[in-house]
Amino acid sequence: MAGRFPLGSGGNQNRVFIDLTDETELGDTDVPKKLVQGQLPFVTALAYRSPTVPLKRKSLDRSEDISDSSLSDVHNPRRARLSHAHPDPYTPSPPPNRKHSQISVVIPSPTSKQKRDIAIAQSVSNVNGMHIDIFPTTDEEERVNKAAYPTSRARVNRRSIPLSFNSDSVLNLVSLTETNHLSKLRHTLDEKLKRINGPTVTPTVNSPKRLAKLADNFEFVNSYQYRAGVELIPDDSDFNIGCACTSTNGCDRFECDCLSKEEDSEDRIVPYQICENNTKLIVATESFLKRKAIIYECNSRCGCSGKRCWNHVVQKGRAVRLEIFDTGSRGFGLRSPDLIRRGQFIDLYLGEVITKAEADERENLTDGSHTQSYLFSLDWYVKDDEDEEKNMKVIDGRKFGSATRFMNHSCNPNCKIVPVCTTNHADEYLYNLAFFAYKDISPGTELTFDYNQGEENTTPQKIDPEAVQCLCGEIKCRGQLWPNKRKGQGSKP
Ligand SMILES: C[S@@+](CC[C@H](N)C(=O)[O-])C[C@H]1O[C@@H](n2cnc3c(N)ncnc32)[C@H](O)[C@@H]1O
Repeated sequence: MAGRFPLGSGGNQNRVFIDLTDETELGDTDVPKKLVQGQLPFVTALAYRSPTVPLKRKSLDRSEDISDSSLSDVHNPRRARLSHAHPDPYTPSPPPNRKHSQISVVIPSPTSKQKRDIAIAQSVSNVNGMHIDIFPTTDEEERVNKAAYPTSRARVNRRSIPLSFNSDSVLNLVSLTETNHLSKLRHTLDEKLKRINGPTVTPTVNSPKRLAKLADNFEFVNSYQYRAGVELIPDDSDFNIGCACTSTNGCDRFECDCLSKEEDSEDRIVPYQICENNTKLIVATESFLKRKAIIYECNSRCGCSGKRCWNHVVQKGRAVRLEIFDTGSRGFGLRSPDLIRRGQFIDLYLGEVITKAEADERENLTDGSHTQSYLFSLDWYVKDDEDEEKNMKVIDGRKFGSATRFMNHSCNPNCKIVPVCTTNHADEYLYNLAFFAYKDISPGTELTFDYNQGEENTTPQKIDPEAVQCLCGEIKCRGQLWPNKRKGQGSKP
């Protein structure tokens, strides 16, 4: 390394000064800049020492006193420097007119101990984890440290000098501040996660950038967040009905009025059963998971009591622990450290409840680019009719939501989203989006669902070149996330 002062300017014509001393202010020469940018090995910094150390002057070309103007170069912010500890491999050849050239070197006088230390420093090729002992120290420096001498005039705040090395080092101040920042982000995130009802939701995210995304830009919520323009039918509306079952007997599993009827008969659709492998667990039946139906759970208007009624599953809340993790190419993903049984309720998809118009506006703000989308339309009862669509509500999980907001798509998913009405049966345009396990899911397996539920076995005729490419990795992968020109998922299975 070496800083070179350009020759041929003013009184310093054809004279090069190489300063091995001093600790001038940051950024005033080439050398500190290189240091800051980490282009120089650390041993180079050994040359920058306190000007309080006595100096010895040497002229290499011929014995000559250094003129006052030359001496003043010691405090010239653009003066040259060279480290004797690490000669510059790029030092150019001497200029053609050598006769008038002179090179003066201003060096501190190294003690024999320093010489030994410098020799050791030169032999250190890997600076990471370098031990403090290899810094040359002198009695003078020690006295300065003890304030026996006045400190240097130009006070340098060493803490503000961002020394950086090519990899992590015990001496790396930048990584220390980063660590500090990271622990703050983790704390923010932990506080947010603590507010979630039910078993723990933990993040396993190491990348600072991704951690910041999670901690800063997202709020976990435990219920829908209603936004302007969304009209709700009150719970006590006459249209809100309950079943005639009694709390003494509990709900009749086949006769309960809350259950939907088959299309072509008076038979009720039975959504739940006791789990074969765990009698304490009520799960969605296998046949129900294969069909396209909505679940009406019993509510406050029902004659049965919540405690004895088997038709209270989703409204009891999440019973499995969840983990948000980094999938790499697909962003965050979701998994559980628990075994999840087929048909088991996992969690709700939550977010802001907005009108269709608002959802369109929000989607337009993304410039139509197929970036990440968190919009979910409650279009179960909505026919393809403009008036009907006006009533439609959309759940936006971008800024507010539950952990299921991190569930990725798979063309061969292990979860299914089911519309479930838990409280108000009267409002056709408002219900829950509940995730159920399609199959037994072993702990640690990524939880996925089909973003185009209902189109599971289809192959797109033409893959939209602008669509988000599907990276699920399944053999029968359909290649893209959204059907052409449609990004907000609907809940119509
Ligand atoms: C509801 S979010 C899922 C969570 C998301 N990975 C995150 O980091 O926030 C949907 C977005 O995740 C990404 N994604 C989900 N499944 C994917 C897949 N199979 N292939 C590629 N990207 C996927 C897409 O960017 C999509 O818009």
